Amino acid sequence: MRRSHTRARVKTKPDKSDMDPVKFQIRSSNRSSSSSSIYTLTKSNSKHAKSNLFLTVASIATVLGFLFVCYSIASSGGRGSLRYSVVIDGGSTGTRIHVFGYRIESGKPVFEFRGANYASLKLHPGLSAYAEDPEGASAALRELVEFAKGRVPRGMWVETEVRLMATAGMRLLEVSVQEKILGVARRVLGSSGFLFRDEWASVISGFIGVSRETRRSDDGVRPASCVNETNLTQNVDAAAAAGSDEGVYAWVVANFALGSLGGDPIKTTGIVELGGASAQVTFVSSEPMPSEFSRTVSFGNVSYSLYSHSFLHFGQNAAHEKLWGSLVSRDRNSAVEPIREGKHADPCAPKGYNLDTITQKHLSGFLAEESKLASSFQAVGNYSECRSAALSILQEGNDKCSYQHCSIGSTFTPKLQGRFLATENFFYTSKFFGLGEKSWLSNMISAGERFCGEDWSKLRVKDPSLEEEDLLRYCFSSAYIVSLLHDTLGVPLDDERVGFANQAGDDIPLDWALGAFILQTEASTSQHASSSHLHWFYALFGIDSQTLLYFIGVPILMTVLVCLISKWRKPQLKTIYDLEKGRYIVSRIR
Ligand SMILES: Nc1nc2c(ncn2[C@@H]2O[C@H](COP(=O)(O)OP(=O)(O)OP(=O)(O)O)[C@@H](O)[C@H]2O)c(=O)[nH]1
Ligand SMILES: [Ca+2]
Repeated sequence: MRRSHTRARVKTKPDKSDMDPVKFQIRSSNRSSSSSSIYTLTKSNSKHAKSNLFLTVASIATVLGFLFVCYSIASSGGRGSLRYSVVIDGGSTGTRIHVFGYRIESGKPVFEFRGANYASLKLHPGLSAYAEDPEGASAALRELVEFAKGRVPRGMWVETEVRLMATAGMRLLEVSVQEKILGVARRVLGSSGFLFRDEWASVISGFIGVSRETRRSDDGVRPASCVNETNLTQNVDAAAAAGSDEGVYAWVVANFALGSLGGDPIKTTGIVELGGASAQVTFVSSEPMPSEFSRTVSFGNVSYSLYSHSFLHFGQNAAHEKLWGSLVSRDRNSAVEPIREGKHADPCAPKGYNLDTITQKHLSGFLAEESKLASSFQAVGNYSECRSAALSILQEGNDKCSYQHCSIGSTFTPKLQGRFLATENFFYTSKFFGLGEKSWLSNMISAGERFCGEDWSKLRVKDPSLEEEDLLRYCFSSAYIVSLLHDTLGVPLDDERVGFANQAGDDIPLDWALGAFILQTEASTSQHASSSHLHWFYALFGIDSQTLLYFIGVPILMTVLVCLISKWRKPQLKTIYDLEKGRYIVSRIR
C-alpha cells in the first residue's frame, strides 16, 4: 500500500470529544479498482491517551523508586543507614573521646566497634587537673570535639548525640569545682554542632543510696535509690558509695563482647576494674544486698540483678599515694615502721630509687607543707612488706563496717560468684611482667618479688623507654593486685575463673564508655521504636529492611512489569474514519 501524495482534504470533523483527526488519502495498490478512500487516522482518545500517559509515568516512577530502594539498601550493605554517637570519658589521668557508628535493623541498634564504626582519642591530663583553672579545660575539649567532627559526616552532626561522663577524678573534687569544670564543658559541647543537652555533661556517680526514691535514668540503668547531688559535699564516703554506674557500663560492654548480654544471667561474666583513682566490682549476685549496691540492668527482655560498686580512693594511683601518706603520718596506723625520725622506709620502691621528688609531688593531698619537707623516704624494696602495706590500705575503715561483712574499706561486697575479667591495671601490670593466662595471680607474686627486690639501676637499664614514675609503679601494682584479689576479695591464687583482659570477643575494648553507649542507644532506640508507627510492624513481622525489600519491592516490580508488558502487548489498534461510509473502522496493526 503506498502513502498518498495528495494533500489531505479536511472533511467533517468527528465529535469534538472524540479525537482530533489527521487525514490523508490512500490509493489502493490494485490498478483495477479506481476506488480510493479518504481515511482518517485518528489519534487515540484523549482520555485513553491520558491513562496511558499516567500509567507510563507511574510505572517509570515505581521502577525508579524501587531501584532507589535497592540502591540505598545495597549501598548500605543491605542494612539501615549509619548513625553516630559520641561519649567523652572524663577520667582522673586523662580525657578520652569515643566516636561510635551504628545501624538500626528491625528497630534494633547493631553495634560494630571496629573500622569506621569506632575511633577514640585520649588527651592528658584529666579534667580534675583543671580544678584551679576550669577555663583551661576548654582547649582540650575543643581538640577532642574536632577529632569527633573529623569522623562524623557533617550532615549528621546535628543528630549525633555527644555526652561527657566524668568519673573518679572529678568525684574527688568539691561539687562547686565540679560544676565550674562541667560549665566549661557544657559551653564547648553546646557550641560543637553536635546534639547536646546540659544534663548530658555530668559526673556519672549521680546516685547514692540515701533516699528510697527510685527513678530510671535515661541510660537504661535503674539506680536502687538516689538523692540529689548536694549530699555529695557533705559526705565523701557517701560519694564513695556512688559511681557504680561506671562498673555497670564496664559489665555491659564485657558481656556484649562475650555474647552473654541478653542471655542467662548465670552465664554472664563479672568485672573487676583497677583504675587510677577508683576500682570497680560488678557481677550478677544471688546474695541479698543493701539497696545502695544493687543495680538492675535490662537488656532486650532480660533483667540482670547486679552488685556494683566503685571504690573511690582505691584505684591504683590513689592507693599508692595513700601508702606514702601512711608512711609519714604518725597519727594513722602507719603501714610500715619508720627507719628513724623523719626517715621512712618504702618497701614498694626498689632499692636505689630516689623517692623525694615523686613523693613531694604526690603527697600534697596528705601532708601539710612543713611535714612534707621534713620527711624523706628510703627505697628498701621488699615485696612481702609492700603486700602487707597494701593490705593495710585496703582494710582501712574496716572497723567502721556497718554491713554484715566488709571487704574493701568499710564497704559491703558479696562473695564473688562466677567468672570475672580483671581489667585496666590488672591487664597493664600482667602484660608488663609477661604473665600468661594460666595461674597469672600466683605468678604475679614471683614477678613482684623479683622486681621489688631488684636494684633500681638494673631495672632502668632493662626498660629505658619507660617514664621513671611509670616503671616505679609496677612494684606497688604487683603487690596491690594480689592483696586486692586474693587477700581481700578471696580469689584463690590458682583460680582460672578470673582472667586479666583489656579487650574481649571480637577485640572489643573493655572500656566502660562503650557500655554506656550500648545501654543509652538501646534505651533510646526501643523508646523511639515503641513510639513510632513502625513498632507494630517490626513486632508483627520482626523482619529487617532486606526482607522488607523482598516482601514489598518485588511484588511492586512484578506488577509494574506486567502492566508495561500488557500495555505493549495489547494489540495496537488503528481506528480510522471512513468518510464515504461515514463511520469508524477499527483494525489491528500487524
Ligand atoms: N601501665 C600502664 N598503665 C596504664 C596504661 N593506660 C592506662 N593506664 C592506667 O590504667 C588506669 C586506668 O586507665 P584509665 O581508665 O584510662 O585512666 P583514668 O580513666 O584516667 O582513671 P580513672 O578515673 O581511675 O578511671 C590508670 O591508673 C592509668 O594510669 C598503659 O598503657 N600502661
Ligand atoms: Ca577510667
